[in-house]
Amino acid sequence: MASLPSIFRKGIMLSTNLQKYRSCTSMANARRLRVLVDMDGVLADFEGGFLKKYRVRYPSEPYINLEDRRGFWVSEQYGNLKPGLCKKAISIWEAKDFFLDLHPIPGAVAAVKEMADLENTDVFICTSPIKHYQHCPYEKYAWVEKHLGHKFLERIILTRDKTVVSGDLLIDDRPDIIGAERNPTWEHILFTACHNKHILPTPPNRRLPSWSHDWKSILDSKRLQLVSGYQGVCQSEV
Ligand SMILES: Cc1cn([C@H]2C[C@H](O)[C@@H](COP(=O)(O)O)O2)c(=O)[nH]c1=O
Ligand SMILES: [Mg+2]
Ligand SMILES: [Mg+2]
Repeated sequence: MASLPSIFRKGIMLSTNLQKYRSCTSMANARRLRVLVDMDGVLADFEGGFLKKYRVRYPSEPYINLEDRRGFWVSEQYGNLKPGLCKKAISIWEAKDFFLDLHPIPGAVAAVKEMADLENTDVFICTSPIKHYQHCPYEKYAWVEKHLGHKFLERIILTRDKTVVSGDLLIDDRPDIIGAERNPTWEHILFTACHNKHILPTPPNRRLPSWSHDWKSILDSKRLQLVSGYQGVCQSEV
C-alpha cells in the first residue's frame, strides 16, 4: 500500500475503518457509545426560564435580553449591570419550582429519547445542581420524569465535577468544563446557547448548534474514532 498515491491510501484506510466499525457494531458485545447530556441550557431552557421569572419578580430592575447575554454566568453579567443584581439573579434559581418549571429546549426531548433507543448507545443526563440544595436536586429528578419518563431516572448523574464522569461524548453548553480530572475521557461537544454563540470555534472542538442539527453524525463519527483511532473525515480523505 505504501507505493500507492496518498489519496488512494487514505481511501483504503477509510473503507477499512468503516468495515471494522460495521463488523464491530454487528457483534453482540460491540463497544457501546456512552453519551453524557447536560441539562440546563441543553435539555431545559435555563436562560429563558430565568429571564421570565426575573422580570416578573423584579419588574423595575434592568435586565439583559437573551441576544445580549455573554459569558456562562448569568449572576456575573447581572452583577456587572448594577450592584445588587447578582444576588437578585441568584434568588430566582434558588426559589422553589424554578428548575421544575423550565421548558424543554426545542427538539431536546425527542432527540434524547431517540438517542437512548439507538443500538449500542447509553445516554446519561449529567447535570450540576446548585449548592442551595433545598429544591434543585429534587426538581431535576422531577423534570426528567415529567419530560422523559420514569425510566430516565436511572440515567441521572448529579455532579458538580463532570470531569470525573467517564463517557465518550459530553454535550454541554458550558464552554469551560474543568475539574479534578485533567484529562476527562469524553469529548466535549459545545451545545450552542445565547451565552456562547459568539465564541469562535477552535478546531478540533466541535459544536452542536441545536437539536434540529445532525447530532447522529456526531455520534457516528465518535464511534468510528473509537474503533479505529480515526480522527474524522476531511475533504482530502473522501
Ligand atoms: C448561569 C448560572 C448557572 N448556575 C447553576 C445552575 C445550574 O445548577 C448549574 C449549571 O449546570 P450545568 O450542568 O453546567 O448546565 O449552574 C449558577 O449557579 N449561576 C449561574 O449564573
Ligand atoms: Mg448547562
Ligand atoms: Mg440505547
